[in-house]
Amino acid sequence: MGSSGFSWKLKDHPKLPKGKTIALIVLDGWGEAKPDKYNCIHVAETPTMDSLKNGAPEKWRLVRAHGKAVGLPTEDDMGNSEVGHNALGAGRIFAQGAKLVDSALETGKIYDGEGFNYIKESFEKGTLHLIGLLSDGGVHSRIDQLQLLLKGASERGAKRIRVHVLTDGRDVLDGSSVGFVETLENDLAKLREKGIDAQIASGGGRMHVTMDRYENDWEVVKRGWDAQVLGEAPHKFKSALEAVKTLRQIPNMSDQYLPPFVIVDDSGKAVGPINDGDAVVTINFRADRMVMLAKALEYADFDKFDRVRVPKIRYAGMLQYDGELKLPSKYLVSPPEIDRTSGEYLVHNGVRTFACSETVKFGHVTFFWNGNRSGYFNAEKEEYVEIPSDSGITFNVQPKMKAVEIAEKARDAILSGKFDQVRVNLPNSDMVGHTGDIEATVVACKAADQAVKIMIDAIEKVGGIYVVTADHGNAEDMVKRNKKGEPLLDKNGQIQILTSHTLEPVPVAIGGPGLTQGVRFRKDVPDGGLANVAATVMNLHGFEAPSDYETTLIEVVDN
Ligand SMILES: O=C(O)[C@@H](CO)OP(=O)(O)O
Ligand SMILES: [Mn+2]
Ligand SMILES: [Mn+2]
Repeated sequence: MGSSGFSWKLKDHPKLPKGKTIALIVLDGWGEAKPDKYNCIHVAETPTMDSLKNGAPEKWRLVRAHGKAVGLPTEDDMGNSEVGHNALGAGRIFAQGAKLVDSALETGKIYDGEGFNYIKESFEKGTLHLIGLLSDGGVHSRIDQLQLLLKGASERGAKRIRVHVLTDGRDVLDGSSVGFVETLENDLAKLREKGIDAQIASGGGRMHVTMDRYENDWEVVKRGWDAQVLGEAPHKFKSALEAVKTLRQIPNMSDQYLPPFVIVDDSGKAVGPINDGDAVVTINFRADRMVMLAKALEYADFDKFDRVRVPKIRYAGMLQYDGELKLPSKYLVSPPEIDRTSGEYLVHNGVRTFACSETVKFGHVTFFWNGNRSGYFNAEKEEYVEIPSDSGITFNVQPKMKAVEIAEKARDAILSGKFDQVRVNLPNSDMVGHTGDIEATVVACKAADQAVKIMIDAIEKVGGIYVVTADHGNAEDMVKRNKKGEPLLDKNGQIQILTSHTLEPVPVAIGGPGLTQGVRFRKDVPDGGLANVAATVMNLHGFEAPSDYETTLIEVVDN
């Protein structure tokens, strides 16, 4: 115990033993919704997950995974991987990036901070570049925050502003990019009336340009770099609205995958490459899909692609994206201080952990789980394994993804006896759900279910315990609905495919031969959310959770 009285030591649980191997399985984007043909989890053959549900209410229940339960501003905010895994890992609810940026903008504090004052130095002679996701999805960014920042920066001396937009269609309906670009164009036109030289300078779809994650495909970031920094792209347009409308007509094209474009002036010259002396802000608050660009913008030593020209800029993130790497070093809003995560506690209490997913979700069960912190707490007690994801494809063409490979790695870790906690993320229902391809999403859900079975079978063999849950909804609802819950039709009478996450709750199931007799879900935590899972898991490892953690979901009754 240090002089502050703080200790990592967890109290022993009065009734639950230590030393049971626990498989902690997170199905990404697997919510619970009413069964109909747009519920891919219902349509898919999922015998394993169905059998867990039969354990309700003692061994299966639902928990909240959206809105305030995961630290988002409102109950209309769908859940997402960052906030979901943060809550699962940290056991407490932290005000998340979306909310922190809202309040920094509302109080004006964002303009008093070190980050803003740093970039402001460039306003007199340089250009302010804002790069980020353009939608109201609220998962990575929000357009209203961009609008406020544009206003605030221009009122504080920014004279020349260039916006580099990434179109969405993943957290919002496909096709909505046109409206968001229109909104932004109107705002920029108003700034121009006030004498500010403000324009959109470049763009591209988020999945094809800039917003890769966990280093799955640096080409994605390079495409963005070429357009944003060098002012080079295969497509050149006079306006962003024209760009988006035209590029959307490419067969099978969608907002998420628009090719990179730059806006050029009458002489064909790009209107907004990033130059020496400029300021750059990446406006996304969420970390995973901005870290790679942050590295390219900030690191002197960088070998992931040829940057060709590395402008001397003043760069700030909307938030700091990686607390361990201190990346970026300057930021407008301080990130949530997610400390004392369950992973860190457990490592201090001798729990040996194995974590695994494929690249596209690898950081979810490591980086997000550990409170947006990269690396191990203790390399002797932890092993993190990343299975390379396919790159350059949309996952509806490979809906099984690496589910079996992940499950087999986890199975081997369980059977090895070397680990107390084996934690995985199965990406299928989420990554394929985001493509909007209903048939492929059904295949994805089945594949995830089969992977769960592989791990549960291993747990049976070693006398362990399983905890199966999810981070938010996605595949259980693939259609936009009206308030009554009926599919909403567009003007042509077509249903509108929902590529985004949902507001639905997610399951938590416990079981396995190692589960002590009498363990069951309590009835007095009806509003339980993802943050309650950490204390539950600590209990199953034989420990009491720290007193400020959200309460456990389980009780042990004598029978
Ligand atoms: O793909 C992503 O970045 C988000 C959706 O924007 O999904 P998830 O939160 O499940 O990672
Ligand atoms: Mn997710
Ligand atoms: Mn997702």
